[in-house]
Amino acid sequence: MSVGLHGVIPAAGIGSRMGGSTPKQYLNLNGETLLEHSLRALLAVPGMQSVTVALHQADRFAGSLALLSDDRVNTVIGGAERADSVLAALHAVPGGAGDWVLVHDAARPCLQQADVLRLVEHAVSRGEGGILAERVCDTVKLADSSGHVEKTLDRSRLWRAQTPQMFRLGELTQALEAVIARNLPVTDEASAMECMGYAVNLVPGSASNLKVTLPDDLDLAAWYLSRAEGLE
Ligand SMILES: Nc1ccn([C@@H]2O[C@H](COP(=O)(O)OP(=O)(O)OP(=O)(O)O)[C@@H](O)[C@H]2O)c(=O)n1
Ligand SMILES: C[C@](O)(CO)[C@H](O)COP(=O)(O)O
Repeated sequence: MSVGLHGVIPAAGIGSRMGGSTPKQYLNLNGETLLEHSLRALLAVPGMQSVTVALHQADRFAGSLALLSDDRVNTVIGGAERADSVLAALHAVPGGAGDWVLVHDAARPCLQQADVLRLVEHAVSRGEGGILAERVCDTVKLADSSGHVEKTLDRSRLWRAQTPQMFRLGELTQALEAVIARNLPVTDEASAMECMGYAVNLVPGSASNLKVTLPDDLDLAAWYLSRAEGLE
């Protein structure tokens, strides 16, 4: 790859929806933590020069993860919101403004290399950022304030955003700085890029690239990981 390729992993959350005393990124799935699975997936991408991991300021688990000592990995302290953590990591990425950065949730441990490579090829060939995403298969309803259906949305145009989300380092950094400065609530990097008027490509991802959010997600993620290991 002629320009640099870097990773960012937001791993500074507390996993409140998961519950329990251990932040979900440190829960064990098939012998490794969610964070290790996600980090290993990014480090395996050809041409990946660095991965910057945002950790909670009170994190007491990272010191036990040998993979964080990989010479391409550095860590920063994250922030109150995901966007703050991603921005803190972006400021520490050892790359130039024109380099590409892939932001991937620590909470998505089942990322497949074929999906990442599809995203990288798509972005580099078009020179435009993009995200892995999955078409919506269910019928989606927009609720009103009383919990009734306000509208049924046209699902043919609906996608569920995943990660990695891949953009130019300089453009993403400036976009996140702008939305945070304006107190605009963004839940992914693409939202910030959209606010700045950038085109964001939707690249088909796999259903297995789920975000582990609730307790029931753990068994499904473990099954996906076992299936992927069985295919290797
Ligand atoms: N201030 C935050 C909040 C979240 N994250 C990270 O962003 C990813 C996706 O966020 P989410 O699934 O919401 O994780 P949590 O915020 O930990 O979960 P919850 O909302 O249930 O507390 C996770 O890897 C999480 O560690 C982060 O780095 N910094
Ligand atoms: C980035 C993301 O995974 C795309 O679906 C999602 O927005 C993260 O949301 P969370 O509330 O921080 O888990």
